[in-house]
Amino acid sequence: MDDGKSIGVIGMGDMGKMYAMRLSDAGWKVNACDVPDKFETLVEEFKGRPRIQIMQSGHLVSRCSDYIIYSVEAKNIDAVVKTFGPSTKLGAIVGGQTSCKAPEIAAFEKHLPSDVHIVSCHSLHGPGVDPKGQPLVLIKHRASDEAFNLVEKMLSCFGSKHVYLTREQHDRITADTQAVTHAAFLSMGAAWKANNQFPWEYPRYIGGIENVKINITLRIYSNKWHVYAGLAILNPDARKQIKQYAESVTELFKLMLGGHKEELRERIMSAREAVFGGGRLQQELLLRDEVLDRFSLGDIPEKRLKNNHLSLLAIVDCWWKLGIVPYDHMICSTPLFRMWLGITEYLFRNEALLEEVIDTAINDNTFRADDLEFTFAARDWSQRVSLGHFDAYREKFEGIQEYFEPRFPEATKLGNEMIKTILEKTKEA
Ligand SMILES: NC(=O)C1=CN([C@@H]2O[C@H](COP(=O)(O)OP(=O)(O)OC[C@H]3O[C@@H](n4cnc5c(N)ncnc54)[C@H](OP(=O)(O)O)[C@@H]3O)[C@@H](O)[C@H]2O)C=CC1
Ligand SMILES: O=C(O)C(=O)Cc1ccc(O)cc1
Repeated sequence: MDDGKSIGVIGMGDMGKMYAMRLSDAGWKVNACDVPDKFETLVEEFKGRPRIQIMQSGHLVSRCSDYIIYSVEAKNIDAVVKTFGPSTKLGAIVGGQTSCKAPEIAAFEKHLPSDVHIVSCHSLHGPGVDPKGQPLVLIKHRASDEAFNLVEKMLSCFGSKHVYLTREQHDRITADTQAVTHAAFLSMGAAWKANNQFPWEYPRYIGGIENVKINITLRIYSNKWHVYAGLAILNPDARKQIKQYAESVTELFKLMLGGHKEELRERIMSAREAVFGGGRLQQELLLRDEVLDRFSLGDIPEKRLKNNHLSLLAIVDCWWKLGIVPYDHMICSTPLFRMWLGITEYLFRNEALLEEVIDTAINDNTFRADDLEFTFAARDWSQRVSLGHFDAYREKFEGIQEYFEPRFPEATKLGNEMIKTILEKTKEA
């Protein structure tokens, strides 16, 4: 197709395989590789797909492909580009799929020959989500119009919404949308494990907003640790957001513990005005009860149990403190971010529910143990990210992953249905 142009994929993990399959289905010739150990298995796996040629190494992929996409762990990007970059075909185009662009583009600038064009991309969704209609960021960093147009043409088969950004804009926006969203759900999982709970076994965590919290938490923990570690640790903006989230959690929890109801209300209402004010309170809600209740891992209790939703109060507080208006980032949002914003908005735009939450926060101490662990967890994640320590991140992530593992198949199935349904509802947002 297209004058015999071909696409190279270095890193045939979840995203690399998804790209290779969709691009080859659209008629493109794909040259792909992973680490040498996986050569035989990949050859076997792709033997029914003549348009995908599995190669022994990134050198072979680089020397014969016209657009080469690095789809490897973000933390390895410099080393991998250093190894294969010099083998890039003369005048070819190179890009990457990593979730944080500053280190990726720095690696390209450092290790690629100067005749090579640089056009990077980032699909803002996981490998199991249909790319159609989802944002696809394109970064024309160092490229002729002709080179950029070829990349756009190649990637157009995803049917994604193209969003044109610089690397700086990309990293700033994804810190706001992804990193702090993940921090909240990672902390929920850590708190449930610390309290030795499987939340779907407790009526308090079933139905409505709780379903979304559980499904997304399990979805994140069923993915690979390096994806979340990379986008949090390598992005300096992300550290700042995650730190503010942990501070918001801590300060709100202290107000709850001290019984400072008026101060708590005032703070919540100021944050609400900053994030949801200015006409946004009149717009249609992203999510509704009937959608939220459909996706439960446990039996829905007859009467919904109260929760003070510390995790949700803290995200709005965090957005307010950082001057973030999440709606400004919808063009660049992931499915998880839209759901996170959906449940947050659901709470903050329902005054009766918000009053109930404030009342529960002050007067109902059955949540103290959960909230204490949640506060510890948010601070601990923030510290691990600030230290920039990949091993410390991995150790915590994988411990929690192991705890929830038995429920992943069911949660993934339900989570996929939930995402599909909720995305249909939030598509126009
Ligand atoms: N998963 C997601 O939801 C999304 C991920 N991304 C980003 O895409 C990138 C890939 O993620 P994902 O596919 O999920 O991760 P995977 O771990 O599934 O894939 C990465 C693959 O690259 C391989 N690899 C590492 N070094 C080399 C090398 N020198 N040569 C060839 N292959 C190599 C890895 O092998 P090994 O395991 O042996 O190291 C692994 O198979 C990451 O940067 C991630 O941040 C972007 C959007 C969504
Ligand atoms: O939607 C999310 O936030 C995910 O967890 C999936 C994901 C992970 C990494 C990315 O760079 C983009 C999407």
